[in-house]
Amino acid sequence: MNVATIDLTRRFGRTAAVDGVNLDAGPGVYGLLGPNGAGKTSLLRMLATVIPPTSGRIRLLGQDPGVHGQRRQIRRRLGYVPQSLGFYPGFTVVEFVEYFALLKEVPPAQVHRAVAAAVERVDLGDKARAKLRTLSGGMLRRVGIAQAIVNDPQLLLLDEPTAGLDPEQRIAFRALLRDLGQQATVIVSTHLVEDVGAACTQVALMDQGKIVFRGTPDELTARGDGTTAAGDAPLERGYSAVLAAARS
Ligand SMILES: Nc1ncnc2c1ncn2[C@@H]1O[C@H](COP(=O)(O)OP(=O)(O)OP(=O)(O)O)[C@@H](O)[C@H]1O
Repeated sequence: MNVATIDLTRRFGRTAAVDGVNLDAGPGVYGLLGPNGAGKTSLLRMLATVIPPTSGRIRLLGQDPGVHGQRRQIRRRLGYVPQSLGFYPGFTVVEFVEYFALLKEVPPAQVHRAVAAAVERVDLGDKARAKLRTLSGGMLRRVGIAQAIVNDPQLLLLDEPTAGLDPEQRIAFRALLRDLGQQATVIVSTHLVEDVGAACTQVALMDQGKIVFRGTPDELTARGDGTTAAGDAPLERGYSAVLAAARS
C-alpha cells in the first residue's frame, strides 16, 4: 500500500478536523469528496507531510513520515498541489518548476528534461519562458500541477486542482490523472462530482472529520437510487443520500 493510515486524527483546538480515519490506497485515482469543513484539506496536508497528526499512524510509500530520514525519502517521491500555492511572480514557468525539482532532489542531470516534460504535460510549452505574473489564474493552476509531477511522484495529492480550469483543460487534466494513476496513488480532493465520475477509480466521502463512504463512483451513484436525495446528476444524488444517512 502506498498510503496506510490507522485512526488518523488531527485536532485544531477543540475541532477534530480529521477524526479517526483509516485509509489504504494502492495505485489508482482516488476522489476525496465532502462538504466545506469536512476535513479534506487537513487530511491531505498530513499525507503531504506538511502537518503532523495529533494521534494515529501514517505510513506513506512504506515509510514513516514521523521519522526525519524517512520523511525526506517520502518527499522526494511525493507531489502536492495545495489549495493555494505561493507563486514567485518574477519567476518564469520553467524556473518555478525547476525550483521544485531541486527541492525534491531530482538528480541534476535529469532536471532539464523532467521540467520540460512536466511543463508539456500541463500544456504550457508555449508559456515556458513567460513570467508567472503574466499568466491567468487557470494557467497558474497548471503550473502548480507541473511542480507536483516534475519528480514523477509515486504519491500525488491534489487539493481542488480543477478550480479555475476551463472545460477543455479540465478534460485534459482528468486524462492526465488517469494516466498518472496507472503507476502512482493519486488522491484528489474536489467539489466537482463530474471530476470524480470521469477520472476516479475509487471515491471516499468525508463528513465532520470521518470517512462516511468508500467505494467506486458507481457504488456511490447506487446509494442515491430510489431515494429523494437532492442532486441534478446521479452521482450528486448518491453523495447527498450518503451525507443524509451519515447525519441521521
Ligand atoms: N489551521 C487551522 N486552525 C484552526 N482550524 C482549522 C485549521 N485548519 C482547518 N481547521 C478547521 O478544521 C475543519 C476542517 O477543515 P478543512 O480545511 O480540512 O476542511 P475541507 O474539507 O478541506 O473544507 P473545504 O471544502 O472548505 O476546503 C474546519 O472546521 C476548519 O475550520
